[in-house]
Amino acid sequence: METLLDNRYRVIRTLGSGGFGETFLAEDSQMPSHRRCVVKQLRPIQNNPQIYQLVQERFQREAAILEDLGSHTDQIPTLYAYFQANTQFYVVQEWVEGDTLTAKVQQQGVFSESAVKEILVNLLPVLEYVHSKRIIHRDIKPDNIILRRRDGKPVLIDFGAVRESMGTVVNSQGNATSSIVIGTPGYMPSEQAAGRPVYSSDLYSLAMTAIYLLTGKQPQEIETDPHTGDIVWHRYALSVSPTLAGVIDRAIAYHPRERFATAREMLQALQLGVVPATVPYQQPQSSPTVPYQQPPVTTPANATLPHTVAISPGTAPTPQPVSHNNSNKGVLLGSLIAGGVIGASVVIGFALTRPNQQVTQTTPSENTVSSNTSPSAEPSLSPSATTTPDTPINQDVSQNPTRRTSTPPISVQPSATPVESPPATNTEPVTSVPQETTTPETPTATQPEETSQPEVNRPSPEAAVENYYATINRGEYSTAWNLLSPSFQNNRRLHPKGYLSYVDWWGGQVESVEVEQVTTQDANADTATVNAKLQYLMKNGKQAPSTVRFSLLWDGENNRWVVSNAN
Ligand SMILES: Nc1ncnc2c1ncn2[C@@H]1O[C@H](COP(=O)(O)OP(=O)(O)OP(=O)(O)O)[C@@H](O)[C@H]1O
Repeated sequence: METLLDNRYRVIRTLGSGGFGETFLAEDSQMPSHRRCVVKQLRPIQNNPQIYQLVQERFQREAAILEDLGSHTDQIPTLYAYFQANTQFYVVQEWVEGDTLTAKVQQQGVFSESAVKEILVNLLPVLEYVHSKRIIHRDIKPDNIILRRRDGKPVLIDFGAVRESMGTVVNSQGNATSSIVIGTPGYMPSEQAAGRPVYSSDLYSLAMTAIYLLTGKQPQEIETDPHTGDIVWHRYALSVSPTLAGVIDRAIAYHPRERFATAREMLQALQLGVVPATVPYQQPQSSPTVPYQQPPVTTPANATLPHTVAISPGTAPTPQPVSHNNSNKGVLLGSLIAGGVIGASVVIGFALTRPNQQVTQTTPSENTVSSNTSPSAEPSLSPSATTTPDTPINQDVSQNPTRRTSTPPISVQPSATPVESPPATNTEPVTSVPQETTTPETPTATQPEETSQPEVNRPSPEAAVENYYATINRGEYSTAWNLLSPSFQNNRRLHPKGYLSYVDWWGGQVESVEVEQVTTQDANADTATVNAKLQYLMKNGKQAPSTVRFSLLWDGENNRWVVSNAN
């Protein structure tokens, strides 16, 4: 049966579907040419009349931004229209005929260095323009870049902001805010997962995309160095020049301050062939890496592709002085998961509130239960140590390194939260426009990580591990998760479903963990190895002893240790 949307757009076929709705290829019956277009349907995560108006306003604002962007460069689809129908929202966009980068790799294998360079050189000016409008794309990945058939130019689709507007809720101060953050695990850097994307988050994602093009490997398939946390990708692209490798390495640096500050800087480095100084190019080889058991992939199947997730704005480096209630995340999550798995596409949603409720601060303990299946992670393999980035580890835990017992659990319910990042400490929306001020191109103003903190009261590695378990025992899974290094989070052997696996394990299976002994095996300014003797009390009443060796990395920005590996 023919579907006519808005009495105008005749659906030809469904292009994709996810947690927020479906995307259709359609033709515009009211244009003489019946031109083709893409109609993207978006459903608010809460279908509640009280917030409908807010969602609507935000949607309109974001649509206006899309209109502006699309009208200034032909490498972003033109926005033709937007409309609402039956409490759902739609954007109508130019249909970009071509293949996504993912499809290209699947069809043709990996790209040559010159082809990758050309894509970067063509996209970076687009990003420069987007950033000059104070917008962060937030979901750059091979799936969201289409190589246009007519001229081979890369076109950037799927800006996160409109989808994010669907997560609008009301915070404790009565302000509209978004309860979700958009991004794709593996392609998004840690600050974005924590709800604080900065302009260079897009550069990180673009560089991860370049790695995929060069290696054919998704981020989850690439090992990380357990000492440094570096993504060890060079070995899969041995012929790549030091210049391109250096540019990519700089763009994927863990801290935004170590990356290129702007797209222009990255472009210039590429064009001038100058290997950036701050992140030296490392010859491919041989340092021990986090083992990752995954079949070698040359052309990954669709089912293995990382998907966009909607996550809660995470615990951000700077705390927001807002207190919140909790909510029915799990219910929403469950429904989103149930509704989100369609074909190869999984969109995981995470909402923080009911409309009248306030956004949660950091306690996911009231989450309703998610699905069940314990992750493949063993107790000893799912650890991570830490606190929120803004909470020095030694605030909660004494520095006394050994023989400490973690705080007993606080009626933790397993949560269904899908997310990489924690239920918001911060209720600031991560809108497409990082700031309301008018000064363009002030990335530092929006980059919380740029402000370094003095290393006062540097926590010990032991305290970090203890505090990690104390955090878990308090049910603050998202906080604990957020203290794993991104590469560890992305270790699909341990966390096949990302944060969801993590929470399934800790919230669903484990009652509490007693830390019997913690010993630092070796430590320097940047890394530490800590052995922890643990006693697990499982929800089924069983007890299980375990010994875990942690690899920690010092995160000077946030005065904390992060866990880069555990086994
Ligand atoms: N403007 C466009 N022109 C051509 N194809 C598009 C356009 N926008 C989206 N598509 C394609 O439509 C399909 C579905 O897009 P959609 O944005 O719903 O992404 P998805 O992959 O289903 O979900 P997500 O990116 O949220 O995980 C994708 O293959 C995408 O490449």
